[in-house]
Amino acid sequence: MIKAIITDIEGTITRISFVKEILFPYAKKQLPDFIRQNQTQKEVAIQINETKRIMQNEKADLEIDLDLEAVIAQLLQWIEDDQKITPLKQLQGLVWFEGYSKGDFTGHIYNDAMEFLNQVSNDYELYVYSSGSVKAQQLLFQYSDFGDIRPLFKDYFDTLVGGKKEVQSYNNIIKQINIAAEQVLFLSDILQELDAAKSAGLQTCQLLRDGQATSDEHVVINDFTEFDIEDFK
Ligand SMILES: CSCCC(=O)C(=O)COP(=O)(O)O
Ligand SMILES: [Mg+2]
Repeated sequence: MIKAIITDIEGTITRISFVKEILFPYAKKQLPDFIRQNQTQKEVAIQINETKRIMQNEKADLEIDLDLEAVIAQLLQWIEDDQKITPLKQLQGLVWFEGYSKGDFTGHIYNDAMEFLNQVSNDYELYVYSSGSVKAQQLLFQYSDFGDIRPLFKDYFDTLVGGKKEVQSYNNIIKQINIAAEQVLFLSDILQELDAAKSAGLQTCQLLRDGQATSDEHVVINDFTEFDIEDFK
């Protein structure tokens, strides 16, 4: 019997184009000056150092110039390539705060997803697991199209527990929420994330909103109007 539901954000409850056409371009535009101006702030300095560490590991055999502008160039390239790399995701969360709080945009939530979240939050513990940082997740929910929906969620997880395509990440979440894996349902649009969750023993449901790759290993729905809790053991 399902006791908890963990939802992905982009492609599952939020439109992919909101992330790719609004959030990412905003971060791309604002990130360089944000980093230059806040490089000594603790939260920012940690992510700059982490970016340098990854750059050094990736290019161990090359002499690379790791000044601040090289770090910024790397972060912009990661945005371009939609890399889910922790220091980038943490910095994006800090940058998006300004856009949300100034009212430049609100967090997109599908109507059917909003109805679903309202319904299931009465009967199940609701969690979030996204590649967006916990800060970015909470901003999207605080400034959502439906107002502040943060109270619906019990807790939030990001790539600090591990990447979403890795089985160990789901083991880590299960350990933290202290509910048996088979009693937890994971929702996502991405097949490899669902495969990893299933390998960790979670039940799975794929949202096929944008023609993603799919398989018959998971329950598949086009939107939450097709969701039926009876489909899960
Ligand atoms: C939730 S913050 C914006 C989305 C984002 O940066 C991202 O990488 C979304 O990935 P997801 O794991 O939610 O598909
Ligand atoms: Mg997704």
